[in-house]
Order: sequence, then C-alpha cells, then structure tokens
Amino acid sequence: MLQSNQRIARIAAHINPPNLQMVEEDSGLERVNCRAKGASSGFKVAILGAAGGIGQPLAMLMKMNPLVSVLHLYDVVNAPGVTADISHMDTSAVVRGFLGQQQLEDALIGMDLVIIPAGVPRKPGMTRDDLFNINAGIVKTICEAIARCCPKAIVNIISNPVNSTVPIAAEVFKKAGVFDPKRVLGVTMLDVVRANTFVAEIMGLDPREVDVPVVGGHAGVTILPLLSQVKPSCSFTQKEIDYLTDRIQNGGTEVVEPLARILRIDYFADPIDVAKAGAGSATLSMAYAAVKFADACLRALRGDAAVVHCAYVASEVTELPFFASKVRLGRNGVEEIYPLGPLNEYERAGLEKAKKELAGSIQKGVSFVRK
Ligand SMILES: NC(=O)C1=CN([C@@H]2O[C@H](COP(=O)(O)OP(=O)(O)OC[C@H]3O[C@@H](n4cnc5c(N)ncnc54)[C@H](O)[C@@H]3O)[C@@H](O)[C@H]2O)C=CC1
Ligand SMILES: O=C([O-])CC(=O)C(=O)O
Repeated sequence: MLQSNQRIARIAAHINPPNLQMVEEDSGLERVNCRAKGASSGFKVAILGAAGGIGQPLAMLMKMNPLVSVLHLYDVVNAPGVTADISHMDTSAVVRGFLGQQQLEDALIGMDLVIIPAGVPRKPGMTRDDLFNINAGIVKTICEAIARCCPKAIVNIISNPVNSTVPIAAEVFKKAGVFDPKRVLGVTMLDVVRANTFVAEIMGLDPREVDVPVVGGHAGVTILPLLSQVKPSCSFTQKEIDYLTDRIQNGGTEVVEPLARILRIDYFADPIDVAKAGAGSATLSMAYAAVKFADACLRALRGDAAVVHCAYVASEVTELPFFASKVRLGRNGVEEIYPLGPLNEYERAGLEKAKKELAGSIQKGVSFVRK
C-alpha cells in the first residue's frame, strides 16, 4: 500500500515528466507511465498544441484510440491540467504532459506520429494567410525539434495556413538533412468531411457513404471539390455545383464569421448564431477530422492495405511542389499519390485558380525558411 505522499507524488509524476525521475529515486516507485495494461503494443503519438480548441478534443479522441499506446500532450500553456483530465479516462493509452519549450524535445523523443494543431486561429475578417506571421515561426520551431528528436515520425500538420506551413516543414527538414516527403502531410481532411456532409445533405444520402475527393490546398479557391467524381455517383444541377463548391471552399469561414452565410443558412433564425464571431475557428469538427486522418495513418503504419485519403503533400501531380490529392498511406507514410482523374470544364477552371494562389503560398513558406 502506498503512503499518501507517495500517491501524491505519483500523480505529479504522471502529469509532469521532469518530476518523474525524482519520484522514482525518492520512493523507489516504478515508472507509473508504463503501468497500463495493453500499453506495450501500439503507437506513440504526440499532439503539439494539445491545450487548444482543437488540441483538447483531439487529445480526448486519441486517448480513445486503441492503436495508441502512449500519448504525449505538449503545449506552451495548460498542458498539465489537460493531461491530468485526459489521463483519468479508462482507456489503455498512457498519457504524459509536457509544458513549455524546454520540454518540447522530451515530448517528441520516440514518437511514431506527431500531430500539430499549435498556433493561432482566425478571427472574423482574417484570411488563413493572415495567420502566417505568427504560425510560420511556431511550425518552424516545432519542426526543428522533430528533425532532432523523431525524424522518422509521420507528421500531420493542422496549423494554418496549411498551404504554407507544410512547405515550411519540408524546408526545415531539408535543412536538417532529414526530409522524407512521404512523412509530411498537411491535414485537409476537414474539407473532405465538410464536402461529404454537404453533398449528403442535398442528395438525401448517409454522409458516411459519401466520398468527395477535395484536391488543391486548404484555403478559399485552393479547396477544389471534384464533384464529378463523387461516390456514389451523383448528378448535380449547375446551381447545386455552385452552391456546394462555394460552401465547401468557405466552410471554415462559415464557422468564423457572423453573417458570412446569412443568405444560405436556414437552420438558425438569427444569423449571429451562425458563427463563433471572434471566439475562434472550427475546433470540434477539426478534431474529428484530425482523428479520422491520424487513425488512417496509424492503421497504415500497422500495415493495413488500401488506406486512401486526401492530404496536402509534396507532389508531382501538378507542376507545383505541393498539392492535395488522394494518397495511399502505408508503413512509410505516403506510398502512392493518385492522379486527379478526369476533370470537367468547371473543375479545370477551378484548378487553374487554385494553382495560381497555391504557388504564392508555397513560395512564401519556402522563402520564410530560406531567408
Ligand atoms: N487544417 C485545418 O483544416 C484546420 C486548421 N486549423 C488551425 O489550427 C490551429 C489551431 O487552432 P485552435 O486549436 O482553434 O487554436 P487555439 O488557440 O484554441 O489553440 C492553439 C494552441 O496552440 C498553442 N500554442 C501556441 N504556440 C505554441 C507553440 N509554440 N508550441 C506549442 N503550442 C503552442 C496555444 O497555447 C493553444 O493551446 C490554427 O492555426 C487554426 O487556423 C483550424 C481548423 C481547421
Ligand atoms: O477557417 C479557419 O480558419 C480554420 C480552418 O482552416 C477551417 O475551418 O477549415
């Protein structure tokens, strides 16, 4: 039976790893973090930005994933509290918290998958690119640490502007001599999740049975839904195509901005209710999408066949160095990038617009690291 002070120390150690060694030395306790049954097999996953609007529900959902054996939660604020909270869930993954930059490397050592939702979100009136000045530096610092501590990890980048943060990550890894284009993935899953939902809504289908490829990037016109390739095969009127394309491209803004979609949304009488209006951007649907994507990465790491999703990756599908399209995931990350398939005239025009904007965003990210 443990003494009261030992029990308290155990809790502290669980939440704050630097105390762990001290506790082991002082009390002779075994590493509490290794005690959970079922924790020996499975993957080690780190969430960076784990105390944020996306990070918290993402951490909760990853703690529920049976493929995860160890879950590291890192943030520059509030990581201990979130870790304590999540660690009480009676699922097998062992949770450890890491607070502040001095613990970033500890958070990363040995990780198989690193998920990055660290950074500031949009407020009304902002584009994702307006986040560049703050988030570019955050992603750069984090990726420098990944290059040192777990260069073989699969990296899922959520922080916006994804169109630039993925090129930033790639440049950092190149500089460190560890860039593997198969392992760096921009998370565009929320665009697919939204597209599936909106198509299902107007076609009267079950969203779980709908699959809309969304290619290009993750901002405005760079988000290009290929409605001609929807499964199950659907035939849309031009009005429906215009509505769906616009809504999928501006799904993020629908959450951020009051009044943004006043003319189209009919489920609230008061348009003010339609957005977070300064309280941030999508967090819950994003956590859902991030977990869907992370789970796919883990299943692929395990060796499952035919794990195919859209993601923004280093690519030769177009003349641009990065592009989102369907990729097959495997034990090494991106094993195969699929071509875009036949596009109709509307989609070809959309592709040209997307590429024009993407080229600038990619260059901006690359220059940020090379400067
Ligand atoms: N890829 C996508 O589809 C989506 C991306 N996002 C983006 O995700 C990011 C996070 O959004 P939210 O969670 O809503 O923001 P948030 O502000 O609620 O949370 C961000 C977290 O990052 C932490 N953070 C800040 N600097 C950090 C650093 N240097 N290292 C580690 N953590 C740090 C903050 O302390 C905070 O806990 C934003 O950039 C947002 O635009 C949001 C929705 C969808
Ligand atoms: O719109 C934003 O700023 C957040 C985001 O990327 C999304 O919800 O798709």
